[in-house]
Amino acid sequence: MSHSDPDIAEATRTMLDADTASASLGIDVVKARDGHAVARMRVTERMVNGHGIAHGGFLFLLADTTFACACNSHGPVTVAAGAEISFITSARLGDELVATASERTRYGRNGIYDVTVHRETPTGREVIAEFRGRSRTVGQVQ
Ligand SMILES: CC(C)(COP(=O)(O)OP(=O)(O)OC[C@H]1O[C@@H](n2cnc3c(N)ncnc32)[C@H](O)[C@@H]1OP(=O)(O)O)[C@@H](O)C(=O)NCCC(=O)NCCSC(=O)Cc1ccccc1
Repeated sequence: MSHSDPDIAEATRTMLDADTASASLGIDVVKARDGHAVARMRVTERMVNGHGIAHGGFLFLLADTTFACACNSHGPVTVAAGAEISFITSARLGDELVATASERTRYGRNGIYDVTVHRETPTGREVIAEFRGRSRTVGQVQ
């Protein structure tokens, strides 16, 4: 259901309300405005692979969703044209992950966004993954 939230741009809210993929993983978007976004996800049992660590595909999805929220916060429909990820250290069952997306640049219909996934530890932030996404706006540009 759609609801007004000053921290989440309307276009991003509309996209998220229809995003069953992200919702099914319990991804919680807490901020998405002006090309930046923050989302959280807890590593659950079904995200754990055969080595007892979080499957990289789920970490990618968290970063990808946060990227989507950032690049769609401007309004026009924007999709991912490409992305890459570096898995820095393993995430584990029960970890509360936070993804932070920052817009690096936009040129024409293209954009570049960096996303850092981290968890909080008693000694500070620990980086889990670094993601870079390339966006392409396919909706009408104002
Ligand atoms: C769009 C482009 C990247 C470039 O295509 P080019 O042809 O070089 O450039 P051009 O700018 O002319 O684009 C025209 C083309 O754009 C398409 N289109 C138009 N309207 C819409 C629409 N409303 N919705 C969707 N597509 C639309 C249509 O095909 C049209 O071609 P047509 O005119 O029909 O012949 C293409 O390669 C593509 O769709 N790749 C797959 C993208 C993909 O699946 N990504 C992964 C999923 S995203 C994700 O999971 C997370 C995420 C979400 C959001 C953000 C970040 C992360």
